[in-house]
Amino acid sequence: MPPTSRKTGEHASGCLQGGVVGLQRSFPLCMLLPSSEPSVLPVTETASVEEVTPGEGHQARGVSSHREKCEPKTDIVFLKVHKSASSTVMNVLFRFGETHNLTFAFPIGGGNQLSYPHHFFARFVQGFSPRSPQRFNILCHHMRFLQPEVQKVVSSSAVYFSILRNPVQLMESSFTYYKGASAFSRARSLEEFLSQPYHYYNPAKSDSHYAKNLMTFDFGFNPNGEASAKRVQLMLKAIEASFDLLLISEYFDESMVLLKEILCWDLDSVVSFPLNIRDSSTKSPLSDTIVEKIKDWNRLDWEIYTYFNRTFWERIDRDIGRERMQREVKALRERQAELARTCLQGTGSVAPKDIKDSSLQPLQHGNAKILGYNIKQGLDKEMEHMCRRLVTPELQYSSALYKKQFARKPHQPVPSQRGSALRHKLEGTQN
Ligand SMILES: Nc1ncnc2c1ncn2[C@@H]1O[C@H](COP(=O)(O)OS(=O)(=O)O)[C@@H](OP(=O)(O)O)[C@H]1O
Repeated sequence: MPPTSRKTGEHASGCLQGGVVGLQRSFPLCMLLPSSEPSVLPVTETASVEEVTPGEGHQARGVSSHREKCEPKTDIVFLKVHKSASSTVMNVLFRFGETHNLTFAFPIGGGNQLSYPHHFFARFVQGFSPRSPQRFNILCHHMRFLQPEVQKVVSSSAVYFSILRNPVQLMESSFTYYKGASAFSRARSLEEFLSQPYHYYNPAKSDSHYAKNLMTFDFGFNPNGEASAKRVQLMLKAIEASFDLLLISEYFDESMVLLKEILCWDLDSVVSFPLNIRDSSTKSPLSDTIVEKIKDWNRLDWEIYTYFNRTFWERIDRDIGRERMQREVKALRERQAELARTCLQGTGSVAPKDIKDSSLQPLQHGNAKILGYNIKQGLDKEMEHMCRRLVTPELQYSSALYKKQFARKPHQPVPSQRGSALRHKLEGTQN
């Protein structure tokens, strides 16, 4: 069943309500219908894809398959699963949040992770207080998911989504990026690790999750649990109960089209350049035998991935259709190519040593060589800002947004055109 299977009953309003195993929140999900929550963004008449011209406009507009009114969603939880293109998705959320003056649930002190690898607690969020709980628009930093705590910092109508990656490529990426982790540091290669994993892997170590079922771990489950049919079913149902949408990094562009559909955003809001990508010199080819060993070793991740890969396409068939999806993906790619021509020096990503602006230097980690971008010289101010944001690595962007959100500006009036709910949230965080 698709990720929306928790929609087990239909309301008089036409909304479908959830209710399955492990359900931690229960509210109608009418994602393409107007929300009852006040919003900063205007209710927009949605357009068909034929009206989405590549290169058109930079404002958020609702674009949906249905000629219905839909309101851009501004309350979002993104589970940033490791090594799954999550930094690229985070950049999309950062840009949308910045453009629309939304608040982020930042890690305390402006760190980069919400006390990962511990399960998430609301108290890890800067500005959260149990005595005067406040809600943030977007929660998207690395965390180990725990929904009852997440619910304390976001609106009950928040859209929950995440992104998954084939565990084979994910582990190959993780092995290189987390080469310093205890399980990997003594193994000369992934082959060597997989030849006798328990020689290297000790589940009791605090960083062992990087080496086995990393997605399962990030979703909050035990990565060392037995992969029995019953356990797998419970896990899949629990994920379905909590998440509105599971994206697939192998189909990144299709994922972005689906995302903007669910969030009622326009195409320009989901454009991106791939971030946190490795130079091919630090990628290892994998033999068929190794591929099978990785699948076996990460059985729980494999079950999650194969299940939600299937439901991803079922969702596309149900909500968008393959033909429209193809047209939208084409439009998205054209827009991204146009942005690359406008923004970037050269044709794309460059090695870290060739990045001229040090503020655009991505974090280098483990044995991975992480690529970055150079922006064209001579762009006008507005364009330069837009291009810079597209290629600003996660740590620098997060830190800039944190400073903005928590800047002491006692005399700065909150713009009157913002919705009152949003104004309240912003006032609460600017302390
Ligand atoms: N748009 C797009 N499409 C497909 N794949 C993409 C995309 N953007 C980033 N990537 C790949 O995602 C890997 C980095 O994942 P994360 O950003 O989640 O890593 S991290 O956990 O935040 O460090 C990293 O994988 P590896 O290169 O294999 O390491 C990136 O290449």
